[in-house]
Amino acid sequence: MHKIQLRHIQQAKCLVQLLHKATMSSLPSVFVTRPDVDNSGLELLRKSCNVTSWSQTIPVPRDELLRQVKGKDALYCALTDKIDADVLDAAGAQLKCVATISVGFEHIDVQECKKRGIRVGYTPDVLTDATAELTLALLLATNRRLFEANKQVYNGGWKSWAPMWMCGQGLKNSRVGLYGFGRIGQEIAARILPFKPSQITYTTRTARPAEAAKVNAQLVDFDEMLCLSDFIVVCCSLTPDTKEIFNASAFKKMKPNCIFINTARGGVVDQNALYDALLSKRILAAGLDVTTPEPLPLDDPLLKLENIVILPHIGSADIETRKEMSRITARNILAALNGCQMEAEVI
Ligand SMILES: O=C(O)[C@H](O)CO
Repeated sequence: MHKIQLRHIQQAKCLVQLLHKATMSSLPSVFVTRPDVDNSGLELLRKSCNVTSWSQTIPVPRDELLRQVKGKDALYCALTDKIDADVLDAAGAQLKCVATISVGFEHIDVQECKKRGIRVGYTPDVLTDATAELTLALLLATNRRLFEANKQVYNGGWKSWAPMWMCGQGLKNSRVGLYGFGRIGQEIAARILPFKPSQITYTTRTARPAEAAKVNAQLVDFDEMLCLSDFIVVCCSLTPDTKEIFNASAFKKMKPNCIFINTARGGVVDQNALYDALLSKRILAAGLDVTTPEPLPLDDPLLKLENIVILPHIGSADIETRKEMSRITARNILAALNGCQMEAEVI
């Protein structure tokens, strides 16, 4: 090939590279703190943003988060990341949006974000069914002692069928109290109904008569729920009002056959008080999908109890749900970057 032609081709290549570089550098930049299922949300972001992501399954270490967020226009985070003023400072004044792949957002200092004009996105609704389903699974595993019974099959404890062996407490004719009656609480109630409880009650700040009528639930105050329920299911969000609301005094009011289920947040429970209540058989059993801290240390006293089922915060862990959570998180970011309405914004 002629020398001049070659030079022209090289110049053209260089120009394309330069243009590409220029376009890339003008794209908004996003830091993603968690890998997602099949890159569902990340693929969406990559179409119009420069995406940097933490690719390990363990949470991004704090110093790495502070380093990576610098200069970014948006942050895609999870409930394992504490997003406070230090992170926002480290990011810089150009940060426009923090979007979490969760319905809970207590890990984000929303006030601080608002003060700085940073929009906050989250993922309600999409995980309601998955979380309600898991709550039922946990409730049934706890009341019918599934894990305890399953162990006996392997450890020689299964000697023969016996009338009273491994008996649990059925939901039928029981009184179920829901603490919290938002989307998830209502779906839990709908799933409990076919088990024929004698009554479903709910305790919230605001009565929801129309929603309650659909599942035949009655509004009761906190004390009444504590004193009369055979099952208490916690499905509220963690706020200063609900922090450790299930404390020693609350457990003292419960019936000795009460089964306590929590798929909301570990922080609503005083865990030492729960431990005492279970050890002393003040209440019958507990099923937890959430604890403080997470993960629960292997030497935590709760792990020594027989009358508890503990799961590692898997309420929303179904594949399609998690993929859609990631896509919503991505769409929230794209909307915020384009100055549009977010699919779900914390306001
Ligand atoms: O807040 C949430 O989204 C759940 O706890 C985890 O999916």
